[in-house]
Amino acid sequence: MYRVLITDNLSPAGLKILKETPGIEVDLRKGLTPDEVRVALHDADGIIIRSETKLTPEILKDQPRLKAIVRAGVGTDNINLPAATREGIVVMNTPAGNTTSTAEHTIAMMMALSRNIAPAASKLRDGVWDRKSFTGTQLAGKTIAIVGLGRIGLAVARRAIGLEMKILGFDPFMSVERAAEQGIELYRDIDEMITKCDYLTVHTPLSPETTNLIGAERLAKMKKGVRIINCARGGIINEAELAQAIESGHIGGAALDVFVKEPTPPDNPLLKLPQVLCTPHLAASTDEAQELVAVEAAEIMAGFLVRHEVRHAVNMAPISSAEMADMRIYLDLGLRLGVVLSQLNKSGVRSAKLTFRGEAATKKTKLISNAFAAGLLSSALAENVNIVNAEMLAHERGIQITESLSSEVSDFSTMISATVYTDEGECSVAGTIFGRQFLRLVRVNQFHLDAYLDGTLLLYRHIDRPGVIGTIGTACGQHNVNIAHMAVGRERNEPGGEALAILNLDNEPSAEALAAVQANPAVTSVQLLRLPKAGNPLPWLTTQSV
Ligand SMILES: NC(=O)c1ccc[n+]([C@@H]2O[C@H](COP(=O)([O-])OP(=O)(O)OC[C@H]3O[C@@H](n4cnc5c(N)ncnc54)[C@H](O)[C@@H]3O)[C@@H](O)[C@H]2O)c1
Ligand SMILES: O=C(O)[C@H](O)COP(=O)(O)O
Repeated sequence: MYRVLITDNLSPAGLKILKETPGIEVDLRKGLTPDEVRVALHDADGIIIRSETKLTPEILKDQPRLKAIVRAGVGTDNINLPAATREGIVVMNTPAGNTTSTAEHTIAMMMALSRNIAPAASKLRDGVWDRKSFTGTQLAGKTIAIVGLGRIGLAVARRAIGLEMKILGFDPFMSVERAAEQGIELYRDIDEMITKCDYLTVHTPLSPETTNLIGAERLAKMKKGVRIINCARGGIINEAELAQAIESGHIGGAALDVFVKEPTPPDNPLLKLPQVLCTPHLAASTDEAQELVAVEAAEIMAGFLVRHEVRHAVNMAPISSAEMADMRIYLDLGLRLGVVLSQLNKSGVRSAKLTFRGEAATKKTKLISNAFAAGLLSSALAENVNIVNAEMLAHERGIQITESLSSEVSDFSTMISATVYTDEGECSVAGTIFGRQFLRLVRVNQFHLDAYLDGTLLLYRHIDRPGVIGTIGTACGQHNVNIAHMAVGRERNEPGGEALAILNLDNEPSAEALAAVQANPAVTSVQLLRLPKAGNPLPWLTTQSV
């Protein structure tokens, strides 16, 4: 059974999907302290969270069972992504489920701010009929500047156009043409744009680039009386500097749904200012949005655990269940070639090069390279390595992995060749797939052969002369080692030269059996390789070590 821990509020529709998925059990535990989350994760294969649970490096460290984090929502800034990646944990989110609700909340905040809805309602509730203090501002004809033209930014733009506002936009990843199609005047310089607006709203993720994006300097550049809206993340707008700009009278007011620290402490000066309207991170809190994100989060988690698909991953390439079914065998091949090279090379690997030929070149080669890297590092590192963290771990060790693709078909219709460059030289192997399911090792350095790529492999180099194969077979038999398959590759395919033999063995040979093989005068070297058995459960995706 896969166990899924849920530590934040999740709509019942999502819980139902998980509970009804065979093979999954749900562990619903809300209100845990960070340390309780850490302990609860020891028994979890996946965790679903919203914005309240913070997954820090300390919580994510040493969680060998945890494979996936799903954020039921957009922002993943409450998850330490480098730490999750390093631990080999896939992080996925539900990018679109709460777009409409968040855009609507942004518009609601802008309207409420402009018409003093909150203070007027509050005064009336206190029995005061005050029509003079709350004269508002009309939106039609005003200019709104939108920072971040992603899903929510564009949804806000569409709604603001309906309100007869003029729309300016800033987003380094948006083209002028696409912005113009949406009725947005795109600026390449945020500092120029902010001098031209009556309202400014931010819709970027919180990142090192967007932290304090709007601070004292930019606030000072804006027109007097500008109103600011933040329904994205606390910290994009500097809270203290915003409070000062409002107090000074330069900024007309602000509507804030998000805060640097949540729950924001009651002494946050912004809460005290009458020109500021605050909600407690409510933009996505509608029945509709919560049902959408919960259903999608549950489906993503179930799809990952049960069907091994990766949807909306933020720390690896996505892969659908159909692609996974198609790619499994290639990931397996990449991983096994990496394991072979890691065991053949005991000295430091500096770099590796993969060449994909024929059908292999048409696959998601980056994922196959990551599987290769996982195999290459598997015997060297104590930590679990998989396709999520292999690239990062290889990079940290200074190992550069490069790829080249060739649609040309050589000896095989599909083939992956891999070469590692070590302190002592280089070593190459190549593998192929027969009948879409059988993996074969078809080259080791200069030797072309055809060996099974699973289980125990006994490699020995020898002088190619009559009788060697027979005596090695006899030595194995005398030591109760069963040979399942044998392959021999000869240099230049001529008799009398150097040859490499690979025996696929049904059982692990004893030290005596290996000594008996080595004792043959024609044998120059003997090496044992241990590969995962054929059909092992996805070691490239789970955190199981090879
Ligand atoms: N208050 C809430 O409840 C709530 C709900 C949903 C999302 N959010 C927040 O809103 C953010 C945006 O959500 P989305 O679904 O639109 O995400 P998105 O990924 O679709 O869009 C983000 C946009 O920001 C742009 N961007 C990134 N860095 C930028 C920068 N330095 N300057 C300008 N633009 C930049 C990107 O190019 C992208 O177009 C999320 O990251 C999340 O933090 C908050
Ligand atoms: O990033 C998001 O999706 C929003 O901030 C929503 O957060 P929530 O799931 O805690 O409402």
